[in-house]
Amino acid sequence: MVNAKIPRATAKRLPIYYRYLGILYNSGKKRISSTELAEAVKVDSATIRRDFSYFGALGKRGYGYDVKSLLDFFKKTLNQDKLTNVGLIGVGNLGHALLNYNFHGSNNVRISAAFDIDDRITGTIQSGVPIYPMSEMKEQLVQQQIEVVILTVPSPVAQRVTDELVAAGVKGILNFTPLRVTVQDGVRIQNVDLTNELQTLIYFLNHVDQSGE
Ligand SMILES: NC(=O)c1ccc[n+]([C@@H]2O[C@H](COP(=O)([O-])OP(=O)(O)OC[C@H]3O[C@@H](n4cnc5c(N)ncnc54)[C@H](O)[C@@H]3O)[C@@H](O)[C@H]2O)c1
Repeated sequence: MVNAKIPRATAKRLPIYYRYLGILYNSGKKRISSTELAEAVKVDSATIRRDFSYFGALGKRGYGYDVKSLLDFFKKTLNQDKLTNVGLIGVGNLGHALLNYNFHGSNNVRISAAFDIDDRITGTIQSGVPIYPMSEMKEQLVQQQIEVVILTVPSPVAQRVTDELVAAGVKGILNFTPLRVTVQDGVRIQNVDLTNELQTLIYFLNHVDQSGE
């Protein structure tokens, strides 16, 4: 059984392992050592062993990891074996780009409904996804059993919209707005901040260990 309390850093690496294991499996590879896996995914092998240890003993000493059972295990853990419908709130510049992308590299998540207040786009279909007015949001989220949404509204309305989402039963929000929204316990927020990511990258470039480490 999966321990619900895995560290966030570990949780973030699971999709990386999963993707690579899928490639290995498709190429017919049956087993892999943590050292080989480490080289491929650029995570050191001690970290991999520690990450995997949160899920119990998945590997055997001297044998490595069985690719198929590891892949099946991660598939279940990451809910890759079922399709999750996701909502998108705010179909502006960023929202349009995400709709257009619609996670086509994945067959288990897709945006199935989008919402906006702008009546020039509500009632239309963009990139194959219907755009509903906000007045229909709750009804649609419930009907389509959507518990995860992507938030791409202007930041001044982000908290208000978040409150509406929580009231409609949403359990997870991928927040692209710069506002750090607050929610009650039991609702999870994942912030995506491109400025932050870029600044982190620049920081690392400027602090490269000159010894080449
Ligand atoms: N995280 C990032 O890296 C990143 C990058 C770009 C933009 N952003 C943020 O994403 C958000 C969207 O940016 P954008 O450039 O697409 O803005 P935009 O103005 O082009 O689009 C915003 C959309 O939200 C809609 N909207 C406004 N109020 C609403 C409400 N109450 N309910 C539902 N829809 C509403 C608007 O009609 C519009 O279609 C902003 O908060 C912006 O700061 C984040």
